[in-house]
Amino acid sequence: MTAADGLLPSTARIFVAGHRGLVGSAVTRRLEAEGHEVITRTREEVDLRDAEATAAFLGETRPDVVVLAAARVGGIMANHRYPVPFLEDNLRIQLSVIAGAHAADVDRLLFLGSSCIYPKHAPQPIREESLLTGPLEPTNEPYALAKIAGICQVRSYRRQYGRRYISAMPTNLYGPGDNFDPETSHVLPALIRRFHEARESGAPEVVLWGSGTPRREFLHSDDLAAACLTLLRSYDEPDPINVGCGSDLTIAELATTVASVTGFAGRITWDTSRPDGTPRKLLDVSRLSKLGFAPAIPLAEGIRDTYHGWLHANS
Ligand SMILES: NC(=O)C1=CN([C@@H]2O[C@H](COP(=O)(O)OP(=O)(O)OC[C@H]3O[C@@H](n4cnc5c(N)ncnc54)[C@H](OP(=O)(O)O)[C@@H]3O)[C@@H](O)[C@H]2O)C=CC1
Ligand SMILES: C[C@H]1O[C@H](OP(=O)(O)OP(=O)(O)OC[C@H]2O[C@@H](n3cnc4c(=O)[nH]c(N)nc43)[C@H](O)[C@@H]2O)[C@@H](O)[C@@H](O)C1=O
Repeated sequence: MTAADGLLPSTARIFVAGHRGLVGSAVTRRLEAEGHEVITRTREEVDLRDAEATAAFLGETRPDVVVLAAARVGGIMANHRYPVPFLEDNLRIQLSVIAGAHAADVDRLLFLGSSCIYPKHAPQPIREESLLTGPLEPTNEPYALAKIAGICQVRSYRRQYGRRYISAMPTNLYGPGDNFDPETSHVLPALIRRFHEARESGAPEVVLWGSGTPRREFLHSDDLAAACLTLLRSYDEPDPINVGCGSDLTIAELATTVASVTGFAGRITWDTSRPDGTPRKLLDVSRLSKLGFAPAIPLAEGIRDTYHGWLHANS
């Protein structure tokens, strides 16, 4: 693939790292629906923390494009309890995949970071320029620092080798196939499960974490996948670009919506011994909007879809 082919030719062979995950599976579905050849490997086939195995695989398969959606990912408590793998696995995966892609002459790569790279008290909505302007949220600092290193790696390959590698910073994501483990998941799947199980067992109360006052923005994984396609086709700058929907709500408001979707009519109480995390992280998405992307899935509809997908998977 050369510069003359444009940023994403229809014939491009694309390696999606992390294709069994929430994001990787949505990106794979979208690429395949648009006729692209997608290359995948399970973690058992190639452990992406292993630089030698990753370089050998990329050297043999020689994809045209890499989407890096493999990472150690989890909610607030997983990040808080397991800082070592959240730092080290992510650094190792990024080093293996980005350096391995360059060595295999891959000229186009999309690295997925996260909105938690921004300072805890960044001005809202958060613009890309806020990166490295203040202290991070302590519950996920190791994960955030690994992601910031990934942004730096992408910029460095661009500067030193002219690679057309880019970084996208998604907001909080959700969708079918998410992690629903009550201790390690993100808030949205956790709430779906807690409310569903309470309704099923007839429990009068559901206890949620923190104060309920933090605000979060949620984007469905299918919308993120569509945004990834927009970026692969039209974005080629060293700066990371935000991916979000442009509006947020409190965790208490989210809880009311999830309770209604799952049919839980009991009491909601708050365990304030659990951390709140960042008070707010609404992304400024004007750069992405200028590229023509707008999300299509309203939150209540996305929650219903995710809930029914989970029920179906567990029936
Ligand atoms: N979920 C969210 O709310 C957000 C996610 N992101 C970013 O999006 C990306 C994808 O996240 P998400 O899909 O939610 O995460 P998931 O946990 O759902 O998926 C991660 C994927 O990475 C794979 N993986 C992890 N470690 C390795 C390894 N050592 N070797 C090979 N594969 C590995 C997993 O494989 P296996 O299936 O075998 O476990 C899985 O397929 C990440 O970079 C994350 O930081 C950004 C913002 C928010
Ligand atoms: C995507 C993003 O995800 C993480 O950051 P986070 O947004 O703080 O994560 P979260 O989804 O787990 O929580 C959001 C809010 O919700 C509250 N909350 C209530 N009740 C439950 C509950 O039952 N489970 C969870 N997980 N949270 C709950 C919780 O206390 C918090 O106030 C990082 O991994 C970070 O690195 C990252 O990138």
